[in-house]
Amino acid sequence: MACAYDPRSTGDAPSFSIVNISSEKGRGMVAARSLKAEETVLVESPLVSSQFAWNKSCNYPACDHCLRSLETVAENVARLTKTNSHILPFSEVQDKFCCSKVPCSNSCDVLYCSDACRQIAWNLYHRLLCRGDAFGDYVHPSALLLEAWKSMHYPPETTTIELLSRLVARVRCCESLDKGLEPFQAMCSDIRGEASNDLALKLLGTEFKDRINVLFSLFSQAYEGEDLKEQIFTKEGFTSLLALIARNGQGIGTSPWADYVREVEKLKPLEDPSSQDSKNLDQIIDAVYADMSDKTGLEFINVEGSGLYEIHSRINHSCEPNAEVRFQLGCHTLTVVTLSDIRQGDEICISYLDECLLARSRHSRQKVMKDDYGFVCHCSRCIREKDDPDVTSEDEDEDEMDTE
Ligand SMILES: C[S@@+](CC[C@H](N)C(=O)[O-])C[C@H]1O[C@@H](n2cnc3c(N)ncnc32)[C@H](O)[C@@H]1O
Repeated sequence: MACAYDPRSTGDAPSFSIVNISSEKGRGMVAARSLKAEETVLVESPLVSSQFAWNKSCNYPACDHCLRSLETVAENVARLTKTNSHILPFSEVQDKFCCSKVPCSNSCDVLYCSDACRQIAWNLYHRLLCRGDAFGDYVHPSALLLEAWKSMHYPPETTTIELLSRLVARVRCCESLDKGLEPFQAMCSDIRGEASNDLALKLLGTEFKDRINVLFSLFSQAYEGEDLKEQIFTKEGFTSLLALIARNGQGIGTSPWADYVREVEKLKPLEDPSSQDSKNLDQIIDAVYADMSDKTGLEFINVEGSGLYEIHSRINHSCEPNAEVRFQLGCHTLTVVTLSDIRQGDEICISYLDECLLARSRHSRQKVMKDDYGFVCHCSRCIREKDDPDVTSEDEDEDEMDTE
């Protein structure tokens, strides 16, 4: 149930369409009308999403469906700074980020942030995955699969086998298997045969060469059935899905603390930003971040997971992106927001690379795209810079060291 942003409901003209861009890039997203900077182009819920396994077992409490944090802002700050000493102002802003803890009605151990999430999860996949009050049974094949996955994939986590468990359950819960399989097959139509094995190893690491067999065996024991024997429960079918979650899985991060900071920062200009209250607020925020950095590490402050998004998976990469993905609703709902004005008919691109890599030379960026993403980048910037001298990343590293 991908809920694409439907501009008809707001009265706006559609903001994008998916069209063939070029033989090198395949399909992509183009602006269906002129767009202003900071415009929301797409709001989409994932086909499947899941919290990362270690993130969950390290007690980052989250809604089992939408990954909204189940902590209050104060609880979140206390856990990550390991102290109750930070007194946060604006309690009314903190209250905005409080949510319920709704248990699964079949008595398993999962919690949701609302009755709506409980019901959606139940109808879409959880009714086939729920183990009821046998959740503590660690010899259950699905529990063995998850433990095996955790022993192979330590933090920083990039994907989770749970996405595949939910994918299979979601397909089976659909009115017909063909309809259920359709979006996933469309997403991995280009990852078949040897290519799927190569891609999975490239993305997950060559150490997964033997591990894929172990995971396939445990996955089959947990979920195999005659119905999906050919499409999913063959080594090739399983490997292409593994490559799919590694390649197309979009990272998701939620944090009541970050949401609170964003909201209180917006209040500042209403008051005088140079006032003592505003300065105090900055000091409180800085002190909390410093403490989180010391006690937990800033890279581990979020509830983290990943999801597969149908429309978002059609957006191509550019080394000069004109849009970006944001999780600004505190849950797994993704938004794509423009970074600059975009003319009607222009391609809307996001960056698959982080800021640091984007700052590198064409040669280095092309190498990362080829090695880590498996394609040659044909974005406007790479085309413009095609005559630039080749500078390897080692040269760039040396340059950086020379200037230190
Ligand atoms: C997430 S998909 C994007 C949608 C895809 N173009 C399609 O037709 O479905 C990523 C794939 O698109 C292609 N792609 C994305 N950005 C590209 C770029 N800048 N240059 C060349 N190919 C690109 C690559 O084949 C890549 O593996």
